[in-house]
Amino acid sequence: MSVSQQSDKTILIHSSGASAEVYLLGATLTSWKTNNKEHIFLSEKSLLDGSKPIRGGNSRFAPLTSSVIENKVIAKFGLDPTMISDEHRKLWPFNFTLVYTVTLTADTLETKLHVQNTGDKAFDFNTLMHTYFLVPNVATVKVHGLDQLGYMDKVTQQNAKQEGDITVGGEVDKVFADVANDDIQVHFGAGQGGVQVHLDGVRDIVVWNPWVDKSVGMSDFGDDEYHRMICVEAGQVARFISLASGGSWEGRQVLSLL
Ligand SMILES: O=P(O)(O)OC[C@H]1O[C@@H](O)[C@H](O)[C@@H](O)[C@@H]1O
Repeated sequence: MSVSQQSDKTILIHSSGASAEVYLLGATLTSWKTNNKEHIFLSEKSLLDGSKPIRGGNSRFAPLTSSVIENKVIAKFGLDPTMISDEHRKLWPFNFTLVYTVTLTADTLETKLHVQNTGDKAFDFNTLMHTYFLVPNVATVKVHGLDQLGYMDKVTQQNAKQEGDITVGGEVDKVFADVANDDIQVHFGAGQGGVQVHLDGVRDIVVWNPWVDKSVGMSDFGDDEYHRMICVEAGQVARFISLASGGSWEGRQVLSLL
């Protein structure tokens, strides 16, 4: 069990063989493997050199602490105002600390955000963990746990109600607010397993697949890669989280295999 630090990324290794990799750029999780099987989609066109966000944030986080406790491998990453550009400081002039904790066990991966308002002014923020799952074929994927819930359809710009599981046969960009379910399952297709997203402290879910035209329009995403991914993103985006001076907020997701 170990956490090793390279110049641009942190690697977590569990005694079971499970592993995870987090780039400091945006504290972006780029790999989660169990039994040598990858579960995170990373575009072959992703730029990992800092010239562009890795489809995530564009600030470089600092590695904070790492530890191995019982069956868990834990790495923490931090961001504060001294680490963001003057340009971004002007847009968002508040004092805060953000600690992102990645915890790997033999069969789960937890990502947790802790935000503290360290300034004297209140601020509002949104957050979304954009998890890109690697899937064998998006045509057979079913996202379960959102049936009968209302969502904002960003493709049609209309509010709609989900009927049954979500399937993908075109561009999908659905924003579900205040999901009561703590668990959303992504089934890959008959006999192909899947992944469960457990929510704690976050209530909104975005399901996204760019399909053909959007894929072609993204320079850091291959034209055909939409077949092999689906984003199921946990966070708080429908409403702002308000933090008074001295206040703090925590939200996490736990991924496990089905
Ligand atoms: O490119 P990113 O930052 O990973 O975002 C991808 C998608 O993420 C989703 O959350 C949005 O609803 C989409 O509109 C967006 O395109």
